Amino acid sequence: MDDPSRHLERVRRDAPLVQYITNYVAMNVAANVLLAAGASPAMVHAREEAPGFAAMADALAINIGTIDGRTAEAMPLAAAAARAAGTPWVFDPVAVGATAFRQETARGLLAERPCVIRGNASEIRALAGLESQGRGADASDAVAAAEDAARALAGRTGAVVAVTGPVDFVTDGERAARVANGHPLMPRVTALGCALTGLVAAFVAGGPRFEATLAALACFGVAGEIAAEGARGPGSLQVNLLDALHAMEPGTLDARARIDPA
Ligand SMILES: Nc1ncnc2c1ncn2[C@@H]1O[C@H](COP(=O)(O)OP(=O)(O)OP(=O)(O)O)[C@@H](O)[C@H]1O
Ligand SMILES: Cc1ncsc1CCO
Ligand SMILES: [Mg+2]
Repeated sequence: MDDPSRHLERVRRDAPLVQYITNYVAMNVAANVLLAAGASPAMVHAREEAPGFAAMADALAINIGTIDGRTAEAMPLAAAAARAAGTPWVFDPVAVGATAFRQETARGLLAERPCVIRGNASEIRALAGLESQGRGADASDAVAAAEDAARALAGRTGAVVAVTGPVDFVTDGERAARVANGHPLMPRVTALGCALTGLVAAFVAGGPRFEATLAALACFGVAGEIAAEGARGPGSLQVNLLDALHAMEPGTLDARARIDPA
């Protein structure tokens, strides 16, 4: 594994344009996380323009957190346009196990070959077709219980699959690694996982996807740790996280990143 800071420095140098079709809860925090990391966010989701935008963006992310009839139509069109244009795209299958509508939407999106899938353990289990304890957007399964599902999903779809939680697990179907960064306050703030999905898109815009995904997870986790040092609770954690990402020194990231082969 190369130094995660190399990937962060590439994002800061290139300021990739990241189109993120995401949920209403995540829109603001995800855009701010992208800006703090040095990327350029664009929350463009209308059916009339999302596919055209995806063809010229540096990366696309799609998140089904608050899908409705219109966005469920726009998402596969944007994903198909990204695929045709060679724009890497990242999928966040929020609460995919909850309803048939989410499962059907996710099936259509997987057919458009995401380059990375990022979800919590319950979502990755459900997407792989296993029974999942998850009922909403929060994880109820342990990351370890989703590792086989992640490997199977990566093998079946060709995507890098990232399962996040206390220790994240990432696999491309052959290689696998764990990222032991982050803080228990992070899941107490809504949509930080969604924001991380956007960050993964920024990192894979110009880099090899397995390594870039690991770097994005480590960078976000280390920022969360630094943020928690001065936080009084979830509210100040979210504010501090933006500041920590913005101020992240390459040397600090490389020294604190805990990425190990699995
Ligand atoms: N208990 C924990 N300890 C340390 N870090 C954690 C913990 N739980 C989650 N994280 C970190 O929080 C970030 C978000 O991951 P999480 O798995 O909570 O996403 P999520 O469930 O999709 O969130 P959401 O749907 O609310 O956006 C990741 O960087 C992850 O490593
Ligand atoms: C709370 C919530 N509900 C739908 S999406 C979302 C953000 C976390 O996934
Ligand atoms: Mg999520």
